[in-house]
Amino acid sequence: MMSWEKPLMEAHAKALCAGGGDILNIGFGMGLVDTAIQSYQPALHTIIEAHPEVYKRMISSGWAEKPNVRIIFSRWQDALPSLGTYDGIFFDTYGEYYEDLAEFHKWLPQLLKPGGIYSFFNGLCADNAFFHVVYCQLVSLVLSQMGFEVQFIPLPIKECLDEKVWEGVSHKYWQLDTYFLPVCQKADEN
Ligand SMILES: C[S@@+](CC[C@H](N)C(=O)[O-])C[C@H]1O[C@@H](n2cnc3c(N)ncnc32)[C@H](O)[C@@H]1O
Repeated sequence: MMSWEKPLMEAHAKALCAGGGDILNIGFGMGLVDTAIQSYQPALHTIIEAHPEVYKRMISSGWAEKPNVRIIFSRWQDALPSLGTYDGIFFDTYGEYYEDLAEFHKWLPQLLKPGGIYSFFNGLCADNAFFHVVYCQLVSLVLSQMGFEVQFIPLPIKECLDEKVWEGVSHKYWQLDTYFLPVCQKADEN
């Protein structure tokens, strides 16, 4: 997670927290999205994080003491049986693969409340514009077939990404000028 991603995380949090309620975030990382989620004062803010060092940092920086925060120190795959239902869900376990994201999507219908919003960090093939579009379409198709209304909101990011950002970074994992922020809404039952 790099600093240019902070405004993207804030945009994700805004989309997720639009309806208030209970929010689930998977993957704490630098806590950028969680910090933004907290600014919307969700009723309950559940965070799943698997890495011991990241978990240690969450504890030492006081996340466990926040009254509306519940931390689950676990891989999301193992935490699934202990989860409830949520008004907003964010998934960002960058480092895992598309297959993991696709596996998580199978659980969404039981994790998301009717009318709830799901989003994920959209780094799908972000080093190749052609394959990025293909993957976005694939995800859109799969989630639409599950009854979600899927939108990708274009956010221009070219200006945040001059060459200096990548100095000392071995793999320039982002090559696109636009970030397509996924907003997936589960149909309301009414
Ligand atoms: C890119 S970071 C998330 C960044 C975060 N969105 C932010 O705003 O700072 C990915 C995080 O997911 C965690 N993670 C990776 N695989 C996981 C898994 N299977 N279950 C839970 N957490 C996982 C990593 O330890 C890491 O902290």
